[in-house]
Amino acid sequence: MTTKSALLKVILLGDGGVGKSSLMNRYVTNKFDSHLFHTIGVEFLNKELEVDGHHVTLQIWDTAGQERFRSLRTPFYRGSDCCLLTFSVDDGQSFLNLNNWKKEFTYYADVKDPDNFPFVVLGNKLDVPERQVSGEDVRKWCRENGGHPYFETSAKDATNVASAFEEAVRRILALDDRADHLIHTDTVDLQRKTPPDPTCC
Ligand SMILES: Nc1nc2c(ncn2[C@@H]2O[C@H](COP(=O)(O)OP(=O)(O)OP(=O)(O)O)[C@@H](O)[C@H]2O)c(=O)[nH]1
Ligand SMILES: [Mg+2]
Repeated sequence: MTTKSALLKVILLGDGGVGKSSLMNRYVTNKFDSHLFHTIGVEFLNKELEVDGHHVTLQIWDTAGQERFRSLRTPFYRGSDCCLLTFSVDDGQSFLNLNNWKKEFTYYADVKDPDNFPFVVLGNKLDVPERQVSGEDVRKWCRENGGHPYFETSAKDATNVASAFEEAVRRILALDDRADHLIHTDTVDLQRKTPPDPTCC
C-alpha cells in the first residue's frame, strides 16, 4: 500500500450538453442542477479517493463541448493521464462523434502511444426513457477501438458515476505498474565490478 497521494489528471470530453459538467459535479459535490449553463473553456475540481489501497488526488478537467470553444479547450489536453469520452444515450450523434473526440484528444494531448492510452467511455443520461444508442453498439465500438471500458451513467440519479471515475484511476495505476516494471528491469547495476577501460583517460 502506498502512502503518498498521486495527482492524476483526467479529462472529460464529448459534445455540448451530454452531461460532462453534471458528471463532475455529481461526483465531487454530489449535486445535480437540471438547468446548468454550457461550459466556456475549461474548469477543474479535485477529489481525493482511495482505490485498491492507493490514495490519489483526482484532478478532473471539464471541457466545453461546443465547437465554438474548441480553441479554448484544446490547450488543456496535454498531461492528461486518462480521457473520459462522454456521450448521451438519448443522442445518437453524440455517440457517433466519439471518433472525432478521440482524434482531437490524441492530437492535442500529443499522445505518443494511442493504443495503450487509457480511455474510458461514458454513456450518460441513462435515466432518460427515450434512448437512441444501444449498449451493444457502444460495446462493439469500444472493442473495435482499443478495448475501452464502458459505463452507462446518470448524473441525475448518480448511477455508476463513482464507478466510472474509479475505473479511470484503476486504468492509470495499471499503466504505472507496467512502467515501474519496465524501469526496474532496465536499470544499470552500479555495483557491478568491471575491469577499467584501458583506452579511457
Ligand atoms: N436527465 C438527465 N439530464 C442530465 C444528466 N446529466 C446532465 N443532464 C442535463 O443535461 C444538460 C446539459 O448538461 P451539462 O452537464 O451542462 O452538459 P455538458 O456536457 O457539460 O455541456 P457543455 O458544457 O456545453 O459541453 C443540463 O440541463 C443537465 O441538467 C443526466 O444524467 N440525466
Ligand atoms: Mg459543461
